[in-house]
Amino acid sequence: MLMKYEKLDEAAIAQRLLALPQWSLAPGGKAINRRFIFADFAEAFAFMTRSALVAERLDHHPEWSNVYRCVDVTLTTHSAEGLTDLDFNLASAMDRAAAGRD
Ligand SMILES: C[C@H](O)[C@H](O)[C@H]1CNC2=NC(N)=NC(=O)C2=N1
Repeated sequence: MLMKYEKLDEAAIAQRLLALPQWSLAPGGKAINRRFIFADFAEAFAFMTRSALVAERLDHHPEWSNVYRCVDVTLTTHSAEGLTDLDFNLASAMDRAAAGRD
């Protein structure tokens, strides 16, 4: 089956991470993580709402948790069992969704 988004190799992942300095590669190299910290719970939840709309548009969804003003995000492509451009596209969009608020 032709896959639109192919699993990225180590070099491609390293290259994409250069543009996303606040994201880290998870141990094992199959996911990226970022912690977003906002002024308060309302800002954190507003960010999650904006991100949820982007995730639906991309049909690509974060693994995340929220405690008070902190949102921990993990991105991976389950169908590829690793990282694809979808993860980096969603990471960029989440950075934009948080810009000026985190
Ligand atoms: C059917 C639907 O397109 C798939 O389940 C999508 C939905 N969102 C997804 N999100 C993520 N992060 N990985 C996936 O493989 C994935 N698959």
